[in-house]
Amino acid sequence: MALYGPMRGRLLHQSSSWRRLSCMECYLQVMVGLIVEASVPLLEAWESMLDNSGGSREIDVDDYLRSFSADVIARACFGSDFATGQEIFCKLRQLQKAISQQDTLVGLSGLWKYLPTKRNKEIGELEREVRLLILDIASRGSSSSNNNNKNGCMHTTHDDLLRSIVDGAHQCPSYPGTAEDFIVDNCKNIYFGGHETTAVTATWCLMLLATHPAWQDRARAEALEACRGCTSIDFEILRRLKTITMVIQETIRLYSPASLMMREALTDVKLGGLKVPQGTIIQIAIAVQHLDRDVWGQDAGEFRPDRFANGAVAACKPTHMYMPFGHGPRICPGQHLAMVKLKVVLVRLLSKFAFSPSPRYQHAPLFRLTVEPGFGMPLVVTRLP
Ligand code: HEM
Repeated sequence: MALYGPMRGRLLHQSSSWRRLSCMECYLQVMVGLIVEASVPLLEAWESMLDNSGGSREIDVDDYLRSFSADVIARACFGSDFATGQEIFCKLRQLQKAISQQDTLVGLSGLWKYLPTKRNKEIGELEREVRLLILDIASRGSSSSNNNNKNGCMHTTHDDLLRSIVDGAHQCPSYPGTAEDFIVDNCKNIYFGGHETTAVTATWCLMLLATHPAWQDRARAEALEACRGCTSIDFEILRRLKTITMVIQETIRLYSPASLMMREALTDVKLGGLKVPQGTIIQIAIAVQHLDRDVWGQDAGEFRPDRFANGAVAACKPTHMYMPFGHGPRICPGQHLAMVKLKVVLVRLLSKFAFSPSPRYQHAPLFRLTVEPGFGMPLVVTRLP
């Protein structure tokens, strides 16, 4: 399965369709509208639940944030609404769970995954179903709407990534698989890269704000101030959100959704004093770097967003030890979209609701390809006056 592997995901850097979106600001501006739109069902669902419970109740926020995140990615990348993409997301989620429960020997021996164990059969079946669904959407997905904006920059609202993938499948001769493999692998990468990562980050953000009320108040004050007098959220408003940006940066330091980064040694190399033979897969433990006291200080394990007051570069030494989005030429191509998505959802939620911890919450971060709360994230949500 493709997931941030050394050979995968080149598409977003290479394809001409992605370059067409290189007017990043225009693209993100379009995305802001789309994300705001996708947040409406989330807000309406919580408002109606609170209406029926006197304005305050416990909500499993992680489930709702996952749906919201899937909706954004489905709209942005697959040109369909969540209902159409729902089946793919649901099966990919099952696949993610099945893979994370796989025997650890799978990681040690390439052959283990071919044994006909119950788990391997389940994974094989899910892989097949997901493949058929993705190829079906890909064969239908050409209904994008193109607009020329006031800067003369063409951006598209739907299907861009899907069309990039389909175009890229025929322009990537070095890919070690068929054109269909290329499409399926890259769609999976987008799903895990674009959906789970931001959903768990938003979830951890709310948990940290619920347990640090002073930061919640500061973040809310900023959200309300930034949006005062505005009828809608735009990219310029998001750019000004300093406190909320620091909260997100600190959250992805403490709970890095992508906790491992992988590289393959293409030739024999020396890393420091260590000889690394060609073909070795190197795993870089981002989550461990992010909690290293030698890098961050004795309070490395604490939630202290103001360590990012002067930006991510000044927050630690050596500076490259902060790498939530990876590093180098394969750095996450969705990082700006992720930040926009997180800022929009935090502004929307903090402007309407207050969050406090639930007695039902059990703190158990669990590595399931991303780092997610092992027993969900119940929070007490209260409607603001
Ligand atoms: C908080 C949110 C996110 C985090 C923490 C995150 C983190 C990462 C990391 C660590 C990598 C590996 C980079 C490397 O190897 O140097 C990566 C790759 C990738 N991400 Fe993200 N990501 C996020 C959101 C997104 C979004 C929203 C998308 C797209 C919609 C996305 C798409 C991808 C893709 C396609 C790759 C593979 C790039 C390649 O191999 O060339 N990610 N991400």
